[in-house]
Amino acid sequence: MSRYNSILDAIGNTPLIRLNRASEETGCEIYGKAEFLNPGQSVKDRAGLFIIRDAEEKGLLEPGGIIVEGTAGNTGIGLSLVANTLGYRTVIVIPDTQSEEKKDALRLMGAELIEVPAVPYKNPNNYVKLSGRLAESIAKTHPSGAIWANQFDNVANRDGHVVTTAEEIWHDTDGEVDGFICAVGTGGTLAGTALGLKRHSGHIKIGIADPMGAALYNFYAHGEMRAEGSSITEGIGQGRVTANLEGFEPDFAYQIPDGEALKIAFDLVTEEGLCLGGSSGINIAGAIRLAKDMGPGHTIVTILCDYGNRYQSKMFNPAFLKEKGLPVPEWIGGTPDFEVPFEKVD
Ligand SMILES: Cc1ncc(COP(=O)(O)O)c(C=O)c1O
Ligand SMILES: CC(=O)OC[C@H](N)C(=O)O
Repeated sequence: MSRYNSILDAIGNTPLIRLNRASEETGCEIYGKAEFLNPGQSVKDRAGLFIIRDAEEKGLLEPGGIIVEGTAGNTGIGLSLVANTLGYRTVIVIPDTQSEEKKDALRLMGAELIEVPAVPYKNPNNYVKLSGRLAESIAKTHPSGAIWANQFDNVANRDGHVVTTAEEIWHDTDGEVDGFICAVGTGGTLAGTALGLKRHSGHIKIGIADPMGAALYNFYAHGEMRAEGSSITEGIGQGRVTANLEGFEPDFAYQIPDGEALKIAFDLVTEEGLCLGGSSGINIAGAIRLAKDMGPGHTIVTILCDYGNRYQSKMFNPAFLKEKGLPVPEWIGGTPDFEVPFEKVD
């Protein structure tokens, strides 16, 4: 389709891009679904669209109504662009640890941004819980009402991936996909895509690529909800079975250290022209591990969640990386090996 009725028609139908080095290294065909090409520049535009459409269908949203959400940023960006298009407003609660680039994108969209200290989920002031209470209190006073998007436990998020992401992958691989893997924030992308693909073929293997600091690797691999270590990645890392993950069981579980993911993300820039965020690095590292476990000749798909420029001040900042003891890409901040021929002008 090349003529859209609104920006909403530009959400989804993203291409699969062959990840050449990952494919050659494993003898598999590894593809990344280019979710950074969505209009809000992340996979979370899909959740934004499906959550808002679902609320409309249930009669929960009035014109001018307010959508409140707790988010690491990308879901807020997706919700804001959908809300603006359909005549709603957004109030976004975000942990202050998230990148300034994502906060700026939210401000540019006109979202009302409430930055809160990052505290664990069990704390009542955790950004997710606070956003739920905020939605309730705004709903009582605002004339057009308010809803809580509740991406973690609202399965409209997962359902969107069942009917779009999974169908697109099945179609674009001509039904030849053997494996799918990605990380979990809410679990909407992983559980929804897995559900949709397994409906086409029960032979498709599903993997979870978990960052350090998250508890799902230990849960699925060892039956124990336990986190260890930490990660600089954003938008992923879960410590509970959200409603979107209910009934989901991966065939393979991997725990990916940041160093492994960052090396892949940095090489992708110079070798394949792809500048992606940290969660995409975790996903590709997971796809490589899945490919090695499944053996050569398989087609494996993962998610390229968002652009690296959303994290320029962090994962592409040598000072930040050094402080965290992480590898620094050679091509950042290097000195040129040639002279620049300025002419002297008086
Ligand atoms: C960069 C990034 N990667 C991955 C995810 C995880 O997606 P999901 O919430 O569907 O698990 C998110 C969530 O917004 C994200 O922002
Ligand atoms: C940290 C996390 O799970 O974030 C959820 C979602 N990825 C977002 O950007 O809001």
